[in-house]
Amino acid sequence: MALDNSPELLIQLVASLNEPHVLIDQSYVIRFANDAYLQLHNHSGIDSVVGQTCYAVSHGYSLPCDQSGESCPLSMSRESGTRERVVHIHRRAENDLYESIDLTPLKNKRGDIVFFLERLQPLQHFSPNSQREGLTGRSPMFLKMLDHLHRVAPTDTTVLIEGESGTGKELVARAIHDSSKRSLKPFITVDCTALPEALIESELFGHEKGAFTGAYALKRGLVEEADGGTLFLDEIGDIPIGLQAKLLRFLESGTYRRVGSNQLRHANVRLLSATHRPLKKLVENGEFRNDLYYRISTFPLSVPSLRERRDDLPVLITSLLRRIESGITYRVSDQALKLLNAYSFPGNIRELKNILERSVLLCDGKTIKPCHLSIDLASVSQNNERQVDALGRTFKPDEEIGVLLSLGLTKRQIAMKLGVSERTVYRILRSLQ
Ligand SMILES: Nc1ncnc2c1ncn2[C@@H]1O[C@H](COP(=O)(O)OP(=O)(O)OP(=O)(O)O)[C@@H](O)[C@H]1O
Repeated sequence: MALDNSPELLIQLVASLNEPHVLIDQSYVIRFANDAYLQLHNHSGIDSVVGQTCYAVSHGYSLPCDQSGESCPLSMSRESGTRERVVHIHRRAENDLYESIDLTPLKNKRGDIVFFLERLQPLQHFSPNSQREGLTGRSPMFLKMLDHLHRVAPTDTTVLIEGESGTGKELVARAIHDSSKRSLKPFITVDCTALPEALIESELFGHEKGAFTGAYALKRGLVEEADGGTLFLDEIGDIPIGLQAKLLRFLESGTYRRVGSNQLRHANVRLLSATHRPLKKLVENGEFRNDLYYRISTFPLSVPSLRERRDDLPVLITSLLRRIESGITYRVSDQALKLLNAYSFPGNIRELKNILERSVLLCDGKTIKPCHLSIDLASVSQNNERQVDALGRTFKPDEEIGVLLSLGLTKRQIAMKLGVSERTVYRILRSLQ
């Protein structure tokens, strides 16, 4: 039976699937949704969905996603003629949901696309709503990262998580483990920062009693503790070159020796590693082994800086404020949000968290205002490409004053913020006229 004339068989097939599926036509109109889909999205019945466009039902948009500032798997698939996958945030009555969309074009005998079959998979462990723990965000960069995370998590592939300090690399590693088939097994973190070679070796692989002075008892290594689960090497770029060969051998063969023992042992771990240093550069400088680099970076996952996901500031602020146990529900004033928006955040989300923690201590009411934010004004700019920390420049006081004035601060408040007298602020302003 030709697909274009009769989707009945197709509908029967979709109805029989256990996972949430919808059938969409060329004009974005939902032609069928199965029970799993209706249940997941709390739709009262099929009539509330069929005949409507996918972008209206999932997002409340009046135009397709790619005309509403998001990626649209349907137009991507129409263009490529193949299956497409993306992560979207879908609207639900009580709370929104991250969903991985897997869209397959269905073609007729002539090879023309007639329908699109969309499979939706809710991402467990994450929520786009401001929540008390875990990863959160709504920006396109963040959703792309989540899509990559979701693809690699169920496999045993080694992942190299790259990103500036404080971007959430450890949370990403944890999320990969939690979303993997090893989630019920241990997740062991090893912080490789500035530890001497002998110490990391005995931490990783353990030691026998008497192996070295001070080794009073046998010690099991972290690879042994991670057996069956995930080993996360944080700041892998700091692993001393001498130990890199042993690590590589372990990754290739799954075998290792405790310090002071000849016995070959075996551990089955999935390796995740993170770095804020450019590992490729370290390889070029001879500080990191080339072969180890390729072994650990099968799947590089880049975590965006806060500057690259400024749209996420509101949801991150609400989320981080909820994590501060104060018993008070704080809000951030529009002016304070503007100031935060103009800041470069060299320390990323960790710095945002610290700023908010301090602001809560300084704030006597429930509204966080610019005067409660202790941030480095030299790094504040409305033009994000001109940040001190990224480019090593400092801003002139007149530029800073301009920014602060536009944020609604009085001249007195500006003087206090900049640590200059009010007269100086007036003098600079006069010189600008
Ligand atoms: N997407 C996010 N949503 C909410 N909180 C986040 C997010 N990303 C990071 N955080 C918070 O920011 C802080 C820093 O995160 P984390 O330690 O994972 O960063 P990191 O990149 O591993 O830092 P470093 O490179 O210094 O080790 C943590 O308190 C974490 O809870």
